[in-house]
Amino acid sequence: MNLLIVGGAGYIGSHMVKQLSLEGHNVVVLDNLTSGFRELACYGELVVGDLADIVLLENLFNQYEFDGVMHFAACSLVGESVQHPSKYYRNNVANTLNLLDVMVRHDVKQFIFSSTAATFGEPHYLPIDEAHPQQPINPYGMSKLMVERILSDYAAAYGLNSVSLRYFNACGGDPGGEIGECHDPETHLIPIILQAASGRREAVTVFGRDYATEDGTCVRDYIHIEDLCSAHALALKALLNKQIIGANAYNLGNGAGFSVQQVIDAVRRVVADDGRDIVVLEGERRSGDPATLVADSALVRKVLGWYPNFSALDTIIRHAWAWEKKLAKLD
Ligand SMILES: NC(=O)c1ccc[n+]([C@@H]2O[C@H](COP(=O)([O-])OP(=O)(O)OC[C@H]3O[C@@H](n4cnc5c(N)ncnc54)[C@H](O)[C@@H]3O)[C@@H](O)[C@H]2O)c1
Ligand SMILES: O=c1ccn([C@@H]2O[C@H](COP(=O)(O)OP(=O)(O)O[C@H]3O[C@H](CO)[C@H](O)[C@H](O)[C@H]3O)[C@@H](O)[C@H]2O)c(=O)[nH]1
Repeated sequence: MNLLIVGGAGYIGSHMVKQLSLEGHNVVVLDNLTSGFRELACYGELVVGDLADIVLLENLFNQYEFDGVMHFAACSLVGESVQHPSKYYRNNVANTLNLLDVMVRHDVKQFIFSSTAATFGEPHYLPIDEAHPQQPINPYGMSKLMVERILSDYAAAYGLNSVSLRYFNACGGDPGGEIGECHDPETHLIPIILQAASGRREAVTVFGRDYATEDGTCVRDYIHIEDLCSAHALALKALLNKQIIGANAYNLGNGAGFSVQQVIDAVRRVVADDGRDIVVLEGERRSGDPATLVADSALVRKVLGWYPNFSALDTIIRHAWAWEKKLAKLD
């Protein structure tokens, strides 16, 4: 198949591109490299360009007969979205519209979208299933919810079939160690703790120990990037063989919650032989952090037959550690 992967030089997109390329698909990556890296785009054909460039999009769709599109490109820093909502609505909504409209014009009908747990806002109950109210509390979450709504309207009006996957906490890296998580600045917990273990960072700060959780630190649902990517592959297959049509949205997590302290303890276990002592500092709560976010992924399991192969936290961390050692040149 000919597939367009937008944002394929980023963390999640690059793992998807590798998985699809190894399965034998012909993959074109469109990425403006604002938060992605040329080095991560080591599979497929990389086109450096921006979703804002409609002429470029038209040319790409004229050049290739795409069977489907996966859209990972976005700005995704929650705090920044509160400071600069314009940037978020422009890139995450307006630029996505450019892509959807060119797809409609070229009659490409299969679309997979990176949505987020942030579309739910503060949880009303746990675990969070698809029936949970979607009330985002920041422009990042709202921008993703707006695209979900647009996809419903595009399904009804233009027959565009889509799957929005609402990721909880994506983490881990390629089990082969070739690629892994890279963000600058890095804000995610696991790579930050690992950087403290490799010496690329002095310490990790725990953002609050006074939450209503067992040990007082926030609980999250950490899903291995390979499992996340396999859900995309299944979703694409289901769209292509018309097993599902219209606009669909599924929550995607491991279904188990781990606290910040449990993650730190797990990293200490994994790096015991070759990491430094991890210095842990105590900090204030980070604004907008719910105490607990855990997904109910029963629907995606039922509809797509998806199941996680790498659900153990230590495995997730082992793969991320292999990548961090590479970045820190410890190997
Ligand atoms: N990482 C997570 O835990 C997580 C959780 C929920 C949802 N998501 C969503 O998943 C997607 C991928 O996340 P990630 O962590 O891989 O992010 P990332 O920043 O590593 O990747 C995004 C990629 O999109 C590219 N990009 C951004 N705007 C573009 C544009 N206008 N034109 C072309 N390319 C553009 C960037 O250069 C980058 O390579 C995002 O949409 C994000 O909102 C991520
Ligand atoms: O240095 C750090 C970094 C994080 N944390 C804590 O660790 C947990 C996980 O934080 P991350 O930043 O790794 O992940 P989030 O749960 O905040 O964010 C994830 O979920 C969001 C939805 O709520 C968005 O989708 C976002 O893109 C995705 O990474 C949070 O409780 C956070 O407070 C720390 O204590 N110290």
